[in-house]
Amino acid sequence: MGKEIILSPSLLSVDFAHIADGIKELDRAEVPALHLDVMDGAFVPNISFGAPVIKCLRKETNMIFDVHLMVEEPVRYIDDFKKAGADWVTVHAECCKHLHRTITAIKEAGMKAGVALNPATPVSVIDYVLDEVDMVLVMSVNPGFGGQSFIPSSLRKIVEVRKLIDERNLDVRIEVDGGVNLKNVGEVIKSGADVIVAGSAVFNGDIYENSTKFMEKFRERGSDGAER
Ligand SMILES: O=C(CO)[C@@H](O)[C@H](O)COP(=O)(O)O
Ligand SMILES: [Co+2]
Repeated sequence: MGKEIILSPSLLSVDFAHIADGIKELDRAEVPALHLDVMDGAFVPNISFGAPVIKCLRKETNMIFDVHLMVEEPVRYIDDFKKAGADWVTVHAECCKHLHRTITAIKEAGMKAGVALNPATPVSVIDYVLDEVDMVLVMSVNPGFGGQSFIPSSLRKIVEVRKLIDERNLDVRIEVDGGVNLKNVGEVIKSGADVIVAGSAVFNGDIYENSTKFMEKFRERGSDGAER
């Protein structure tokens, strides 16, 4: 029996003039996690928000704070995100000169550590750190923006990561991020993902209704053969 599937809506697609209202809707729907995309304008073309904003949001909800750092050399900011209230911190393998050291620093700070892979990055890059991480984030779009289309080859990558995790009998989650919607989420779960990020698919429209539909789909997953 697989793990419970977690919905982690990406706040990047919220109406930033009404962030607290958006978070209230997610809480009302009992969404377990909130995906927070931190972008530095260097690794990715976009600039979003950082630890000071996350610290303010921490007062609004008890949801798991799932922080996705799209930042060069993120090891410089681990303590800032810990102090801001992050629970999970995911760094890009492409951003770390010393990936193992960065993962160790996240765990020593008392947070769960994730490693993210861009669509063009092979799974082999994480071979020697897989035993150290709590989560692998498979990017299913090129990072930087919400609202992009899911890249189909990501499914093959999810299957590959799942195989490695299961072969080694590891307790590692697979998060999938980018272009996930109610139509393709079944396939994403079937491939082996157990943390689902959805930005535009949750925040474009009725936030409560959209997130509830995702979570209902997760509960039904046994009936479509997607349960692992
Ligand atoms: O990390 C990123 C983009 O870089 C994501 O978290 C997106 O913000 C997800 O948004 P959708 O693709 O679901 O609209
Ligand atoms: Co993200």
